[in-house]
Amino acid sequence: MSLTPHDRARIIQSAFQARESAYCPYSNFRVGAALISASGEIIKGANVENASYGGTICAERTALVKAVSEGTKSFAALAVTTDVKAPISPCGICRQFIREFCPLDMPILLVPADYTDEFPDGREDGSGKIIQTTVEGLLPLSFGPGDLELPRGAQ
Ligand SMILES: O=c1ccn([C@H]2C[C@H](O)[C@@H](CO)O2)c(=O)[nH]1
Ligand SMILES: [Zn+2]
Repeated sequence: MSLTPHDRARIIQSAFQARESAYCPYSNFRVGAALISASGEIIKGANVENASYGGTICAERTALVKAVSEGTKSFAALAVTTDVKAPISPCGICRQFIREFCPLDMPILLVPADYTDEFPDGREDGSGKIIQTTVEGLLPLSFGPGDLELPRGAQ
């Protein structure tokens, strides 16, 4: 799958906007995620923590649950950012959650906090550089919905 430079810029900006709404009084670790649907709609998500820590929902899953529960189930790309000057990668639970809904070759952009669209490929010193990967790249040899399709009569 490919991403136009325009949509790439849109999801990166949207991930930074999504980060503004992070509710993270316990970790103070803000995360913003932005999906673009197959029809070009942007869906944002932020991490939402809970006093019962295990109830926390990551930014990536917030975005996916928002989209899917509103009827959007086809996606073209995901961008994730934090306040850290290194590209941060989705946790294991989110990888499996992404795998449920997104094509294996869908682009995923891990955007460092110091990214600027003035230098879309990073600065000369290597800072601000996005890591671009895919669903398959983050979760190789994955288990997915298709694996539950048992052959006729196998039950
Ligand atoms: O992929 C990740 C990893 C962590 N977090 C959130 C969960 C928690 O609020 C905070 C620290 O783990 O970051 C995300 O939103 N996405
Ligand atoms: Zn996660």
